[in-house]
Amino acid sequence: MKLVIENLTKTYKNGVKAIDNLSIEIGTGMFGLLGPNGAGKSSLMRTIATLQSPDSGSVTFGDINVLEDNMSLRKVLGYLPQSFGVYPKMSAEDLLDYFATLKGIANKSERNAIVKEVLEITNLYDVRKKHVAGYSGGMKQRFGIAQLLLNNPKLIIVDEPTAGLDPAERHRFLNVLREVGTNCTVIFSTHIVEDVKELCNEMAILNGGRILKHTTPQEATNDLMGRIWEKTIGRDDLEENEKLFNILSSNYNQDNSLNIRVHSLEKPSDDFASVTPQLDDVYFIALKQDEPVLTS
Ligand SMILES: Nc1ncnc2c1ncn2[C@@H]1O[C@H](COP(=O)(O)OP(=O)(O)OP(=O)(O)O)[C@@H](O)[C@H]1O
Repeated sequence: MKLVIENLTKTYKNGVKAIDNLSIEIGTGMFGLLGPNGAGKSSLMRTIATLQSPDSGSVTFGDINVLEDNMSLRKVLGYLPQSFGVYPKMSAEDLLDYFATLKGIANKSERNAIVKEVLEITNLYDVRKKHVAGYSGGMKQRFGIAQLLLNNPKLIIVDEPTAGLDPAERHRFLNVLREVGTNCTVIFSTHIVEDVKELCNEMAILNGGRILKHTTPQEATNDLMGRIWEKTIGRDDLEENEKLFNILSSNYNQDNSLNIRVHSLEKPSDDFASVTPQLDDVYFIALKQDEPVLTS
């Protein structure tokens, strides 16, 4: 089912316009919403999840008018907020059984079956008897996915789920999400470019409440072929190079020299070498082009 957002705007009481006349269509599969802190990712997700109302605009999911019919959307929605709050001292199994009851699954054997299924999908079956309060960060996030799967959602929204996870836990989490996302619409927000690269078939870069780019990771990097250049400079030469070239990123080498990556249609100077574009380059270019142009 397709999620269609048209001319959505949200201004908070303090005057911050967190979503600015945003329009986008999102189809089935894993959709990555990439943007820096404060870009408006959570605001957009909370609005789609019917937890807050926008000033104007429309949101539809299939034939559901999301803003006018919150309840119909909630029946097919699985939402994992940025922080899930405090967990009681209950085992994962008991807590999921409780959530399943709240979600209206009255029949005990039906509940047992779905609880077992979501524990298996999220690789928590072996630790189902342990208290969720004692779970590691990654296990808690996977538990968050388990709870949202209880009502077999068609639209899944997860808000920065990998923030703070160690690399092994992050991989485990992404694998679970990949499996879950095969036959529904998953919107996944992150400020980690690598998450999107590993997981998503489609993506958007968000900043200032606006979509800067809507693309696929493959297409975005292909478009930059022959336009990303690298050279090594001394660490004291960065400022001078910044004046000459459109530097996207710089990384220290072990000998304290710097590799700079530059975006240019042509070879910037003889000492640059052409390199394979990465998704980071796409992200930095989009954000750079969004910077206000200073005139003096
Ligand atoms: N409840 C609120 N009241 C007032 N301003 C808010 C509120 N929530 C968010 N904002 C502001 O709206 C803008 C967008 O915030 P939002 O949390 O949606 O961004 P984000 O991309 O999710 O960022 P982060 O990665 O930091 O969570 C920011 O300037 C933020 O300070």
